[in-house]
Amino acid sequence: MAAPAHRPTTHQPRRLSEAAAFLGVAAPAEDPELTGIAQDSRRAQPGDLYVARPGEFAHGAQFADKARANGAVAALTDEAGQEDCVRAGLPTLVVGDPRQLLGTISAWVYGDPADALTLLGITGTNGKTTTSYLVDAALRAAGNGTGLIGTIETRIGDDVEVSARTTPEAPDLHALFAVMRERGVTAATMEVSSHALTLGRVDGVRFDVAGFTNLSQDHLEIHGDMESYYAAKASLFGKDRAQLGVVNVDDAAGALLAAEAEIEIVTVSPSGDPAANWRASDVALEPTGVAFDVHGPDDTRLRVSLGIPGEFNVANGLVAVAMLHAVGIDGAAIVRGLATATVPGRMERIQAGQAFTAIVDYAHTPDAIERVLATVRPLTEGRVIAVVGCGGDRDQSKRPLMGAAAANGADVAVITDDNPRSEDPAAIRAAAIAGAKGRAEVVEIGGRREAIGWALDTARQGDTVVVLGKGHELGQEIAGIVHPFDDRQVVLEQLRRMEERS
Ligand SMILES: CC(=O)N[C@H]1[C@@H](OP(=O)(O)OP(=O)(O)OC[C@H]2O[C@@H](n3ccc(=O)[nH]c3=O)[C@H](O)[C@@H]2O)O[C@H](CO)[C@@H](O)[C@@H]1O[C@H](C)C(=O)N[C@@H](C)C(=O)N[C@H](CCC(=O)O)C(=O)O
Ligand SMILES: Nc1ncnc2c1ncn2[C@@H]1O[C@H](COP(=O)(O)OP(=O)(O)OP(=O)(O)O)[C@@H](O)[C@H]1O
Ligand SMILES: N[C@H](CCC[C@H](N)C(=O)O)C(=O)O
Ligand SMILES: [Mg+2]
Repeated sequence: MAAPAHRPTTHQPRRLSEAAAFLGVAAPAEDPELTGIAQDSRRAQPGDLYVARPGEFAHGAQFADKARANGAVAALTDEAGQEDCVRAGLPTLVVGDPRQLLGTISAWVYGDPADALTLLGITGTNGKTTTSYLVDAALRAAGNGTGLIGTIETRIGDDVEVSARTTPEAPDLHALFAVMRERGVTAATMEVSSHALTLGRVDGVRFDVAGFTNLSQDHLEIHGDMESYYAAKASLFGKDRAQLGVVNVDDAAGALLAAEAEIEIVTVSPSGDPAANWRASDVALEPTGVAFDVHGPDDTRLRVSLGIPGEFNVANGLVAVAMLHAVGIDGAAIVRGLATATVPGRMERIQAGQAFTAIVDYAHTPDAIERVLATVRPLTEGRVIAVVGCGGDRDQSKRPLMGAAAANGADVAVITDDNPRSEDPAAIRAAAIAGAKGRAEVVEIGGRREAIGWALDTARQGDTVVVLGKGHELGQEIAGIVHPFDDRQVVLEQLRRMEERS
């Protein structure tokens, strides 16, 4: 269950009549004071304006009575929702498309709190969470009170809670900014998912700097094709969305974006393309991390060390460095911050005295699986054993590609379940196995615990077991129920059992 919605306490409340004037619509006779805003009845709080909008499954107006019971004092809806909101006893404003106004009105209710923060946003298929942790660590090293919003957790200064989404809906987002503002946060870093860009979750936000890591196949269930997926990501680099962009031009979509974006773009090249503004060189890949030289504008030269292995993390690190430089963080703080950053469930080694390496990672796209396996291969004397599953109710066309990436990169590919959600797990596995043609022996084991157990039992001295796809996740969603499940814990327990047996 998501944590209760944040609400600032020191902002100037608004009146419903002011909201009507702001939106240019008729004001009802009743004119309550508005202290907050919600688009989900379950998260509504006393004094809220409830925005009742149509969605994929329902119209929010169906829940207007629940929003009122939770304390909402007024509604903003469309014509279709008007009757239900009025019947629920809420003075109601009617607009053409409430979803489209959600960001603007949320920012307005809290007095544009994002304006008080230095805001850094990161998009891309893979690497958003990792890059955001690197950026946040360096902002803190430079003495900032920071906020962090993303897949794993939401942080306001030292307060941390588990996130429900990568990018929250606009009312929650602006409330978070407002709480950050009143708690003295000066810089906030956030992941901007393609869902968020498509669904207007960051409307009303203008980033000081936006970063782009890469684009590869994912989420075609919402975007339809790669062109639309690219367009969603690229929209973060529009004039009203960001002041400056930092783009990885080693990535083909990044190169396109750098060429066509309407805002100023700073380019980064992890492979060291001399034409890029920021370049990496002298990369040292270690089992526990990666180090590289950074060459930037004005003869900037830094030696950066990350405690997260993987050549792909050079790209994340370089994007982070250029974003930090863009908001005025000095090189020493950048180096200090990046050296201390850790990201839960990303290339995380699990150790219980075993004679082989065990790693939990969040790779859940074909590209990420390929890169992670390419990272562990040269660090492994023996076999690479990969445990992989594909999520249900998500892009179906990535499943055979994930199977192929596992079969090409590993010696043994154990195809298992990863959040089947509403789908038949066996059918999902079959789709992955259909593509799993390559060097690896392919083994199908449905239950994830059994699959992990088998992989660890099979491993011998010098092998590496990589358990992919869930990283930091704490549950396995099967048929609408989230069962507690933590890959890191499951691996550790199994390793300890093996230790006891030996
Ligand atoms: C595409 C999407 O994000 N859909 C989310 C959305 O659905 P929806 O807008 O169509 O809403 P709906 O369920 O039809 O309901 C309509 C309206 O009624 C409201 N409502 C609904 C039920 C209720 O009891 N009370 C209530 O007020 C809803 O808040 C909404 O305003 O609102 C639903 C409930 O409010 C969410 O469960 C649902 O999340 C989906 C399932 C989800 O999980 N989205 C994921 C994929 C997502 O957003 N992921 C991205 C990217 C991840 C990545 O980085 O790869 C993310 O940013 O996290
Ligand atoms: N720059 C990168 N290029 C390719 N793969 C990467 C990169 N960075 C990380 N990965 C892989 O992708 C996985 C997810 O990384 P991370 O959580 O940082 O990405 P994300 O974009 O936040 O993902 P999500 O959209 O699911 O939140 C990592 O565990 C790793 O396997
Ligand atoms: N943000 C991604 C995470 C996927 C993680 C994987 N465990 C899965 O369930 O597919 C999504 O919601 O599609
Ligand atoms: Mg993420």
